[in-house]
Amino acid sequence: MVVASSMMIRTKKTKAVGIPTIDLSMERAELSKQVVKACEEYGFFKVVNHSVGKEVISTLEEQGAEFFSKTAAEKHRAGPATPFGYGCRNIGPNGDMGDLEYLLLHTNPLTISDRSKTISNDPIKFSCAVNDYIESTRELACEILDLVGEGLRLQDVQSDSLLRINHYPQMVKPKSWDPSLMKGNSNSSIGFGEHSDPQILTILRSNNVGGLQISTHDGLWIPVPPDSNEFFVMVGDALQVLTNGRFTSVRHRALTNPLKSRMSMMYFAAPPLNWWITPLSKMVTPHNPTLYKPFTWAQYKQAAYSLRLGASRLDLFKLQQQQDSNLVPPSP
Ligand SMILES: C=C1C[C@]23C[C@@]1(O)CC[C@H]2[C@@]12CC[C@H](O)[C@@](C)(C(=O)O1)[C@H]2[C@@H]3C(=O)O
Ligand SMILES: O=C(O)CCC(=O)C(=O)O
Ligand SMILES: [Fe+2]
Repeated sequence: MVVASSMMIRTKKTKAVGIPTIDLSMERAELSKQVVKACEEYGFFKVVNHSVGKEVISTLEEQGAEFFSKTAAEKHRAGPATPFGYGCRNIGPNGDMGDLEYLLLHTNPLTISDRSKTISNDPIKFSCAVNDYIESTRELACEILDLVGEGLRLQDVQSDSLLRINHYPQMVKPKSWDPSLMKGNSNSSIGFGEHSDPQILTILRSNNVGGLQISTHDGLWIPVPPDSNEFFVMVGDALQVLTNGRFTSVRHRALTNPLKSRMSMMYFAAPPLNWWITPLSKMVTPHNPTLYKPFTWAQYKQAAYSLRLGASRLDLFKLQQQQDSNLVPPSP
């Protein structure tokens, strides 16, 4: 623990660890085993040999860069992000701040075409770039969910999936001081503070500038080496519940880079609002009783938006753990 001003700040150290990398072209049974293992051990992995086209990626990257290069007044026409649109430094409605700007979009094509009018001088080009990227990353998310278990396939139209494009301008001097940044990253500031994503899965890609870090179960930060050609997959809170805690959502954060600006794109795969989020029946046994109260995705979102970014919001939905194994009901 380090004392800064009058505030106690808990620090986590950084650790260099190999990120699990999964080759999607391998034989299916082995592939499925490796995906489940990575979800269990880290809640995070990189995929290579995916089927997302290079042009789909580069077109959205160009559209993003074009938008972020506009003047502040032009960009603010697409805001404020309450919750969708352009946001600058503020993250969510509860006072969280970071050294970044972003576009947060619902993936419904109608809302995208509407939003694009305030984002781009060529709204059709922008919405096509966004829709193509969403379609490809949704397919990738579905492929991964098929590998971890049946019954998780996301529906197209009613889903509450989101797309976010974050831009972290290069930051020479730290604006927010955090002792855990001092080691090896003394010039970085917090772009996006520590949190887990509430959704089922996140499919993340960035340009070749580092900054993303994931937290291990023993509380160390692992810097993720950037790879603009590949995607990173993160387990979200909803998948933690669906697997009855077998997978744990990964806590992560993004630091700014003192020399280069970073752009990242996240597809957050979420179910429709009225879906019940409850452990899949095959994840619940007399010895592994259900850990969570049932809730709908809408209820979970409402809870998430009422809390700060770094909150452990799943705690609100945890059932009291049964301490005594005699309390486990006999199998039918
Ligand atoms: C502070 C907040 C921002 C957030 C909504 C929240 O109240 C808590 C969850 C945050 C998060 C993290 C992952 C995604 O970036 C995001 C879009 C989401 O679904 O949950 C953000 C929310 C946001 O920025 O609006
Ligand atoms: O920009 C990044 O690399 C991570 C951002 C993030 O975690 C988020 O938007 O939820
Ligand atoms: Fe995140």
